[in-house]
Amino acid sequence: MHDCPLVWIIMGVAGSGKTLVGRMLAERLESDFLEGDRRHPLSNIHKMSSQQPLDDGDRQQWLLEIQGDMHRAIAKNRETVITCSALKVAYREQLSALDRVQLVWLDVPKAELERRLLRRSNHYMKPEMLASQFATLEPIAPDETVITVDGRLLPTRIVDELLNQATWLFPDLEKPWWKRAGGDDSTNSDVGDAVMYSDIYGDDF
Ligand SMILES: Nc1ncnc2c1ncn2[C@@H]1O[C@H](COP(=O)(O)OP(=O)(O)OP(=O)(O)O)[C@@H](O)[C@H]1O
Ligand SMILES: O=C(O)[C@H](O)[C@@H](O)[C@H](O)[C@H](O)CO
Repeated sequence: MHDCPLVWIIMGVAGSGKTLVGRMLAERLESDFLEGDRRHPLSNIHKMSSQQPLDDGDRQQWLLEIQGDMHRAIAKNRETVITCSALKVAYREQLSALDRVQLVWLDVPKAELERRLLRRSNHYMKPEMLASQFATLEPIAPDETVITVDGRLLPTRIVDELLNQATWLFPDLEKPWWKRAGGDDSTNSDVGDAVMYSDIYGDDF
């Protein structure tokens, strides 16, 4: 049995609910949340806004940035939920190279994604990009250690379902992350990095 996950990667094509579900999961776990799309270089955002799909090269720097976030979360021993489309097997392998990472796939059919993206008006990722997202997508293979959830459910049900599957795999998840094995202050390097009041104001403050 592996250790409990410390980093959760919420994956899926555009509109599958990564941001909504990721935020809700982080609230439920009382963990940190990171929107992976914030790590795209501006050139990628420009490309997607002008309805050109990203290629492997475009995604590489972005994946490295996300890997950096994952390394920091694990080094600081802080549970963190991160969103990332991770459409290809090679990207998922890259993201799951570290221990204590659990990938979660939000499975949503194309017709439902089209409905969602048509309703979403204030986003650079337009419904016309869905065809290229599906052209890039390599479906989850049976040998990938990914938790798959039906992303058509109500968002709260998706989080319930995800946590049910995960708790079956990792019973320690019943406890909050800071009470799980490895979550005590003695292993928390964050403590060593912390700026103390005395560093700023002196010992007499
Ligand atoms: N389970 C759900 N049921 C119904 N609507 C949903 C569900 N999950 C997300 N939505 C809606 O679908 C839209 C897309 O959701 P969200 O932005 O979370 O997806 P995303 O995967 O992060 O998209 P992107 O990758 O394009 O940023 C939003 O309007 C959101 O409110
Ligand atoms: O891999 C990709 O093609 C991209 O990551 C997209 O999935 C976007 O980041 C996201 O969907 C923004 O809406």
